[in-house]
Amino acid sequence: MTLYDRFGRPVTNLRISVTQECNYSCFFCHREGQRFRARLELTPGEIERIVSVASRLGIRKVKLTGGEPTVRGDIIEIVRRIKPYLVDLSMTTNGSRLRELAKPLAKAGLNRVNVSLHSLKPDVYKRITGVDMLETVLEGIEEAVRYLSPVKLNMTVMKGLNEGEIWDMVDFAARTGAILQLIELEAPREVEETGFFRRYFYPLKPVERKLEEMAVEVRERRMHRRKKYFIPTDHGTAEVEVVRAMHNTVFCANCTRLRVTSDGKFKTCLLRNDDLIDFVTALRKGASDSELIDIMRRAVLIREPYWK
Ligand SMILES: Nc1nc2c(ncn2[C@@H]2O[C@H](COP(=O)(O)OP(=O)(O)OP(=O)(O)O)[C@@H](O)[C@H]2O)c(=O)[nH]1
Ligand code: SF4
Ligand code: SF4
Repeated sequence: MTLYDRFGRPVTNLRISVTQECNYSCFFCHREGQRFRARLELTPGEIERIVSVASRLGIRKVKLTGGEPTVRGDIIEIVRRIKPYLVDLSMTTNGSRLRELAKPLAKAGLNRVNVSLHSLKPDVYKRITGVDMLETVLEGIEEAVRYLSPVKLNMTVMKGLNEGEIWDMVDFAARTGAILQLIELEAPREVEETGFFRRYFYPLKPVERKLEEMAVEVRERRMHRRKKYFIPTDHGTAEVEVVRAMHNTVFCANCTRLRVTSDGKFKTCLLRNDDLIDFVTALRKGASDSELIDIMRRAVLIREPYWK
């Protein structure tokens, strides 16, 4: 059984934020759209319960996010508990703890990771993230490529900061054996007119045109209909995916995700905050699976494309 929303979009995967905490302080952080810092965090058992309920609705893909998921001391346990319900379990991380954790995470059942890597220059990396950890992250990426392939490198491209590094990053991805994701800065409608957004927004459409010209092959993913470009470099072929959400109606029309906030609510869209449906209260009061399924159905029914 698959759940569909009113716009005919199937919900096939969950993005579960396991914490709001993070050891970085990236100035553009969206914390998966959770506006307020929550104290409450779901326990590993509660995360397992919601994943098991979701799996009864055909959801077999989960991405763990944050904050930074690896700051949770019980992240290995979370992975170990939920993997049996899933065919694809991935994590989005800043990479700062992958040097030690890539192997145990893989052993616990994690299939793959996406690692934020916005710059290869230590000073720019620090300006963006607030920490001096580029070397540690690069070592972590090496470990990840060994144990958690395919690894994706997430580069959020920002005007005046790292837009000049796109092609170095393409080369780096080919050398490392990772996939590069170029991400356009994104924000809800009310933020896009702010000075902050205007200052850093760097449109990726022209970059995408160049990738198209250079590519030896182009594929399209079902999710968000994102394009993947295969780019020849001196170090082999780089796989480059472009994530452009702003005003992209095709992207939203092909959105198949439901989000789970770190404090136990379903959230239907990264860019909305009027869409939260609490489930942890019911879960803590002993709700049955069918009651939790009903709550999830309600969340799916209020889903709508943000850009339409
Ligand atoms: N608006 C919007 N942006 C998204 C969505 N998914 C991912 N993004 C953007 O893409 C960035 C990277 O996403 P990741 O967490 O690495 O996951 P992903 O690439 O979407 O997922 P996989 O391809 O399955 O690994 C996020 O920080 C967002 O900026 C989405 O559903 N909506
Ligand atoms: S690493 Fe991720 S969660 Fe942490 S501050 Fe940066 S963008 Fe936010
Ligand atoms: S509806 Fe659009 S903006 Fe919202 S989460 Fe889905 S793809 Fe992102």
